[in-house]
Amino acid sequence: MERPLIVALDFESKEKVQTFLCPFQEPLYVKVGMELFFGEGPSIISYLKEEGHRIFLDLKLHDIPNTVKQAMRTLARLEIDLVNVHAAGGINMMEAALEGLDMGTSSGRKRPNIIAVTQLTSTSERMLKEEILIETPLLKTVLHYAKLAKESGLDGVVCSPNEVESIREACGESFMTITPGIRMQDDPHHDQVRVATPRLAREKGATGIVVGRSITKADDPVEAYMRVKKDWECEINA
Ligand SMILES: O=c1ccn([C@@H]2O[C@H](COP(=O)(O)O)[C@@H](O)[C@H]2O)c(=O)[nH]1
Repeated sequence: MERPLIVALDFESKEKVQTFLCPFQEPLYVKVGMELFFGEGPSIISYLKEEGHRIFLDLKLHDIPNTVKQAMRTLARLEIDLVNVHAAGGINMMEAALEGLDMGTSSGRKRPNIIAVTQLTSTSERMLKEEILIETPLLKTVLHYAKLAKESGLDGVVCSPNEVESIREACGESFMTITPGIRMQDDPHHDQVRVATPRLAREKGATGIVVGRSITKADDPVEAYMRVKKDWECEINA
């Protein structure tokens, strides 16, 4: 199975993306989130594809089923590799998302993988209980959402590395676990709560990692990327 290191292009403009990507010698697997997509629109996807990059479009759709279905039908035309929704939208919404993607994927073209966000990696046990008023332990909610995503026919989930082992046990090894909240040992955590190193994510069996600021805000982004990559590929290198 492919185990991508996905770089979160959390920039406000195409110009800043170009400045960041320029020193890299090869195409990357990149993540386009709300900041960049809302700032630049769909043309940023065409640009990144022309440059040879693979794309995770991280818009985390969460709305009534019909709205999500029609939005996915439109997004499918962008020929991205990976897209997502919030599992909290429920089974009907996730099934509708999948249906929309199938509708929008014209014949002969592979539909993008679709995964569901379980609990954001910035969410803590305390937040869940005191702010969102969910009494169920966080891990239990993550596992429940992962099972709903699987039941809905989705390809996997977004979760923290700490939850990967339980999800693999419950949903099988081919069910994708894409993990943000990745930090090298001494990196600041910023707003992330459920964090782990690339190495730990690999040891837990994560399918892929998403890394933003540890690379994009580094003095030398290429060097930071290579350090993360080496740590992530630790088992391969051992
Ligand atoms: O639960 C989630 C879901 C998505 N993200 C996204 O991943 C990156 C992480 O960026 P860092 O700078 O490495 O913290 C960011 O684009 C988030 O929107 C997440 O962090 N957690």
